Formats: sequence, structure tokens, C-alpha cells
Amino acid sequence: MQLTPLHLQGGRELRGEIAVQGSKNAALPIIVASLLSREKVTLHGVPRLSDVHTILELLAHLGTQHVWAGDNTLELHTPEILNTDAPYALVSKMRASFIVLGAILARAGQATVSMPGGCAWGPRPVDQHVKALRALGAEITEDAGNFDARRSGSLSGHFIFELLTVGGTHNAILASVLGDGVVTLENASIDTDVVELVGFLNSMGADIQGAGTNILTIRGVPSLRGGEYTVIPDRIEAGTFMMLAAATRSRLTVTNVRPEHLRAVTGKLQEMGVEILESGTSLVVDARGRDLKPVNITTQSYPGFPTDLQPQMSALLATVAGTSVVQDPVYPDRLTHVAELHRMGANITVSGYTQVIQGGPLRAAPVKAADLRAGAALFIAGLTCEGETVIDGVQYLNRGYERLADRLRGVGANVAQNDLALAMD
Ligand SMILES: CC(=O)N[C@H]1[C@@H](OP(=O)(O)OP(=O)(O)OC[C@H]2O[C@@H](n3ccc(=O)[nH]c3=O)[C@H](O)[C@@H]2O)O[C@H](CO)[C@@H](O)[C@@H]1O
Ligand SMILES: C=C(OP(=O)(O)O)C(=O)O
Repeated sequence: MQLTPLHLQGGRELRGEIAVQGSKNAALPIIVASLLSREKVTLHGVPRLSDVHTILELLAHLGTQHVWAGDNTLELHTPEILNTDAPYALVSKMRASFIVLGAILARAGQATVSMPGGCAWGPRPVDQHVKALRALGAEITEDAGNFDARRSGSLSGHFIFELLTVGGTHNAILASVLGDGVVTLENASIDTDVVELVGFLNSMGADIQGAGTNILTIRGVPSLRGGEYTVIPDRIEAGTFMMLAAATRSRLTVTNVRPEHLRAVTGKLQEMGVEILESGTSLVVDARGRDLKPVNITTQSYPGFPTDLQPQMSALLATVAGTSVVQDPVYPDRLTHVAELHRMGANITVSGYTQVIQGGPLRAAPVKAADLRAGAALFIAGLTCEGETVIDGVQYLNRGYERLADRLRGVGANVAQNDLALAMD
């Protein structure tokens, strides 16, 4: 959906409290996992985002009925699987939807899912998803842009991931939960979003041991019951708001956070000279009047510095005098923010996955987001400069930030955008 651009008048101090939404990347796999039960599932803390809308469209095609029982409470019910295919038109909208492969295969014994393709910043392969399912006994063929997966009995056996993959771990877990096999996954992701998927599945009667470690053991169970679950706060959104506070040299209280999920981010901001006070589920981030120092960061899988905060951190560092070096080996081409920050006067030199940033004041300009976190980098940058920044490509922000314009206005930002609040069913 094409939305009107976001108009920002920056250069003013922000203040007050901003509450973090439920985690997009935890909610999406949990919504997919609801396919594994015939019974009703109620989820709290589900962010109202276009990505959630997209996954619900796909689930509706598969046979899921859903109803919003409150602003962020979602009821899902899949009494029967009506279709076992996930067509390109739906999968291509959102790469994360590829994990329906494991869920449909588990519930229906057969699944046809379109290859997800690349994204704005380059290729994002799914070879590990496919290798894992094959190693566990699924038969998978590729034809005309689709993966066709079948199993004759329960999945069982052992797989060692060749690299840490959040989505690959999700897919293998989803495929293995039902039945009577025993599956061991080694070098599995320890990301919070894997821990949450396991927490949700176990709350419905699954038997998965080892979440938060690199070895997962999944013992198949005959069926899953329904249930209720609350999605964790979004650590990427929390980190975005922390960087916004630092970049605008403001003091913001970021509420509804799990501080333990943000240690790598908090540590880097403190190294820069930002004061961060932890108070239960809030973080008070204070950069008022501070002469921030440049830092170097390298992205890693959790608990390292997240790639999903690299563009926002680059925007922040572009405002900090001195030389910072930012490296993103997790997604080496995740650089669509750079040319747009150049338009705002940023001095960033790119070599491979390395950005060398010479920080200084930015200036307002018309810019365009080409993906979600690049859009976040641009609103952070825009709110640091006097004058009007106009951000196009706002539909990407709707993928990951709920009612963004309203919430930024709530902390004193001068932001004009009328349709950044999606009316979703
Ligand atoms: C919806 C969702 O939760 N998305 C997140 C998830 O994406 P996603 O689950 O797609 O990311 P992965 O953890 O799988 O990717 C990590 C790395 O492994 C590579 N890889 C992955 C799978 C595979 O089969 N082969 C392969 O080579 C990727 O190219 C990347 O370099 O984790 C990423 C890394 O934290 C985040 O940036 C995304 O926001
Ligand atoms: C990259 C992201 O999401 P996805 O993996 O769905 O593209 C993200 O949330 O920053």
C-alpha cells in the first residue's frame, strides 16, 4: 500500500515516555505456530502492523479464522487446514512467511510454498531451512519457483545448522513438534524469538527442551491444545527509540521493555556517553547536553548487536563528531539507508559491509525509505535537523512500527502523517 510521505520538523528536544509494542518478529512465528492446533489460540500484545496483516491473509488462505478481540489481542482458530499451498502473491509480500512450510507440513503432511526471493538489500537464502527438513526425513522438491514438501511419517533425526539462522530454526521446530519422532537441532539460534516460539509451543503441550541454548531436542506429541500467550516487547523497536533519544540529544523513558534483551545496545550507547537508567521494565535514556563519542560496532546474531538496529545506529553515529566504523556481516548489503543519509549531508564511506562514518550535523532533505529499518534510520536522522525532512516509502515503516506518527508526537516530535495508523480488520 502506497502511503503519503512522513513530514518531520526536527531539531527540537524530545521528552516524555514512549511505550514499546509487542515484538513483530516474536509475534509472526507464534501466529504461524497457531496452525499446529485445532483449538482456539488467544494472543496478547500483538502489534497492529502490515506484516501481521500479511501473515493473517496467508493464514486465512490456509484455513485460519481470526478476530481482533481488543487493540492488540488476536484470536486464531484453525479447525481444519483448507489449503496446503502458500502462493507467491502472499509469500513474496513478506519473507518471514516462509516458515509456514514447516507448520503446514507438520499439520497436513504435505506443503507447497513459494520460494521467498530476495529483499531490498539483497539475497536472503533459505538453504538451511530446506537442508534441515530434508535431514529430518521430509522429501522436498523444487519446481517452478515452489518448494514441495512431503513426509511419510513423523520427522525425526539430527541436524547441525551450518550457520545461525532464526527463521531456519523456527521452520525446523514447527515441522517437528507433532508426531512421535525425536529431533535434535544443533547450532540452533538462541535468539529471543526462538525462545518465545518454544515458550508458546510448550504452553500448548509441545515437548521442546533446550531453548536459549544451541541444542534443541523436540519430542513429537500427538496434538497441541489451544491456549493464551503474551508476546514479549519488541527489542528492535525499543532500540530504535533509544537511538532516537541519543540522536536528538534528548531524555526519553522507553517503557514496556525487557532490559536483558537489549544489553548489547545499552552497552554501546553507554560507551558513547549516553546515560541509561534501568527501572524495572523501563529504560530512561538521557543524552541531553552531552558530547557523544564515536564507537565501532559489528552486528552478530543474538545476543550480539542486532543487524535490525544497524541502519538506526548508523544514523545516530552520523550525528556524532569523530570517526565510527559500523560493520554488518549478518546482512552485508543492508545499506539502503546510506545514499539517503548522504542526501542529508552524512559523511559515510562504504567498503564491502563496512561503513566508515565521519559524524557531524545533518540537514533536512527529501528522502526515501527502501526497507523498514532504513526508514527508521531516516526518521531518526530527520528528527535531528532543523527544517523539513520528507520521508517517502512510509509503507515500510508500517511493517514494523505501530501508529508511529502518533507515538512520536506523544514525545514532542513535530510529525505530520495522517495514514500511518492502519485500519486493519
Ligand atoms: C521476521 C524475522 O524474524 N526476521 C528477522 C530474522 O530474519 P531471518 O530469520 O530471515 O534471518 P536468519 O537468522 O535466517 O539469517 C541470518 C543469516 O543467515 C543467512 N542464512 C539464513 C538462512 C539460510 O537458510 N541460509 C542463510 O545463509 C542469512 O542470509 C543471514 O546472513 O533474523 C534476522 C537476523 O537477526 C533479522 O534481520 C530479521 O529481522
Ligand atoms: C528485516 C526485518 O524483517 P524481515 O526479516 O521480515 O524482512 C526486520 O524486522 O528488520
